Amino acid sequence: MSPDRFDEMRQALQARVKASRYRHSLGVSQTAEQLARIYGVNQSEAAVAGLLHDWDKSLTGDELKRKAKKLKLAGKEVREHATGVLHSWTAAATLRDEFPELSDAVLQAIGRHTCGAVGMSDLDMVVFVADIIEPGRDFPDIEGLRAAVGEVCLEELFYRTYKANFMYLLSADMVVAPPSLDVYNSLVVERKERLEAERAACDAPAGDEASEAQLLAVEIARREQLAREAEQQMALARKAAEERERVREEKRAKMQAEAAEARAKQPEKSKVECTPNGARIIPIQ
Ligand SMILES: Nc1ncnc2c1ncn2[C@@H]1O[C@H](COP(=O)(O)OP(=O)(O)O)[C@@H](O)[C@H]1O
Repeated sequence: MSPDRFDEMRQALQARVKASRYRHSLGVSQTAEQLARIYGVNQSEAAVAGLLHDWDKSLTGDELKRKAKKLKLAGKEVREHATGVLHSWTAAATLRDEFPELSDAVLQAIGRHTCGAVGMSDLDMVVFVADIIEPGRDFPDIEGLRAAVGEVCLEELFYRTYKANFMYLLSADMVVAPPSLDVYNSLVVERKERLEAERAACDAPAGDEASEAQLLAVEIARREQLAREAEQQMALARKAAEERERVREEKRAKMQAEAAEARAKQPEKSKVECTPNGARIIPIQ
């Protein structure tokens, strides 16, 4: 989109909504453009969707209810009790009457900036987040969300932003538009699956690393087996040496016993006797 055309849209918005809404819209447009740059989304579409997202905020509650009813965009319950979300749907359904060149993607992002939807596009998420964290907004958790920009993936940033908006609705005792309940639940499930997949990707060795790890494991097992076999052989050798020593000991003991027995059996007469002068006396047989 040309800068001139963007400027025409900006002026049309300025003429349509009150000053504070116009400032908010400029903030959302700039923030959406920044987020789009960071997360690789079409910046021009993000800027336009951000600029025009609150186009129908100029209508009163009754006008919005009538418009939504006429366009069959919302049931009675939402029209009556969650009137705040209607402007996103009515704008998405009619903005092409004003600006025919708006793409389906831009209109969808505008239509989803309050309740979101199951299966948000990147542009949808960028515009949703920008609406909540643009510089003019202030609420307790906002700095945490702003600090997460670029630090976490777009899905996670959107999840945290959606949750913050959800908690705001609960804390303010507001009716939660029914489509948001399905959106919230699907976001929780998607996030759980995403975190599990990320953990699994971190734990599992990839490609070459995997085969290298397998080879290493096989080599370790082979060496452990060799060590076990060597240990068994050493144990057998120790046992054989002990056995040999035992047999030797037995033999020694037997020989000593035999020698002792032989000595004991030697007759007195066979003993050599000596006379006092040293002459040998040979006993008579
Ligand atoms: N899921 C929802 N259910 C009911 N109300 C919602 C929901 N989401 C947003 N709203 C309310 O609808 C209004 C429109 O939101 P938004 O366009 O961001 O307006 P604003 O810029 O004035 O906050 C807000 O008051 C918001 O609290």
